[in-house]
Amino acid sequence: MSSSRKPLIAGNWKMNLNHLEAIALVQKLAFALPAKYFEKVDVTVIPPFTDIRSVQTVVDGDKLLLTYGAQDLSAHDSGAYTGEISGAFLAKLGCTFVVVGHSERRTLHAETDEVVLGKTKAALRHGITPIVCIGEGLEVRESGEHVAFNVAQLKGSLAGLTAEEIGKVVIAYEPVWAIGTGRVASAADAQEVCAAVRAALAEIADEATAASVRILYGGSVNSKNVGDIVGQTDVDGALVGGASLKSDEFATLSAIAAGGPLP
Ligand SMILES: O=C(CO)COP(=O)(O)O
Repeated sequence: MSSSRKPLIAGNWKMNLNHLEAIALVQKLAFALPAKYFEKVDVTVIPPFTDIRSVQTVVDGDKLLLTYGAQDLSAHDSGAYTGEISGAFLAKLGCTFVVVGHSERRTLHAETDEVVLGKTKAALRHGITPIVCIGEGLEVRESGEHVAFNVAQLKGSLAGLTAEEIGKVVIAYEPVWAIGTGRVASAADAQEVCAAVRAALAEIADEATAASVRILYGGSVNSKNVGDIVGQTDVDGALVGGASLKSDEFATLSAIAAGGPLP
């Protein structure tokens, strides 16, 4: 983490919690996290689509300092795309972020870098910050090719974007072998790839842009390991799955990223 970049803790709920459970969790989370921490950390929740309107109502109604986003969006803005969700709809609902290219979508829905790029552009068109995910599988990690793999995935997912556009994205490095497995990458492993990502951003954009982009780590992050991970120079926060489904755990983890304990 560098002092020039505010850490971001994003809770990706995946396909968990209905809209009523979402309201309860957001209220508990906001209650647990003192307002002063939001000066030091951005905290966002990423619920399923069907929860977003309810989350918006709570956040707006109670003037909460946390933000929210979506887990995916269409590369298209409108039209005959049954089942897809437009970035325009997400913008209308006040989404700050949208996750793009999560490994579960790359794997289960065969999303290529080209598809991810289309979605990243759609998010930018609608003024939503894309959290562009990259990450290697176990075989790549064991072959020692993980840095090259992630840099290639990054370049493919951002191909042709201007430096200004790149300055508006968040990158999330999530090694697939660490997702939901309890097998967290070491802080040094996270730093190695995040530093390489930043160097690649400098190459495809410029140094100043690369220095400003937030790069998150994701994969079995919890309140016990988050301090070490966000303590790394090039790691600016975390994309959290399982540990974001419990308000106490997620509040504790967010407070640690802000540099302090819960009261
Ligand atoms: O995929 C993740 C967040 O997007 C990580 O999930 P876990 O924190 O459950 O490993």
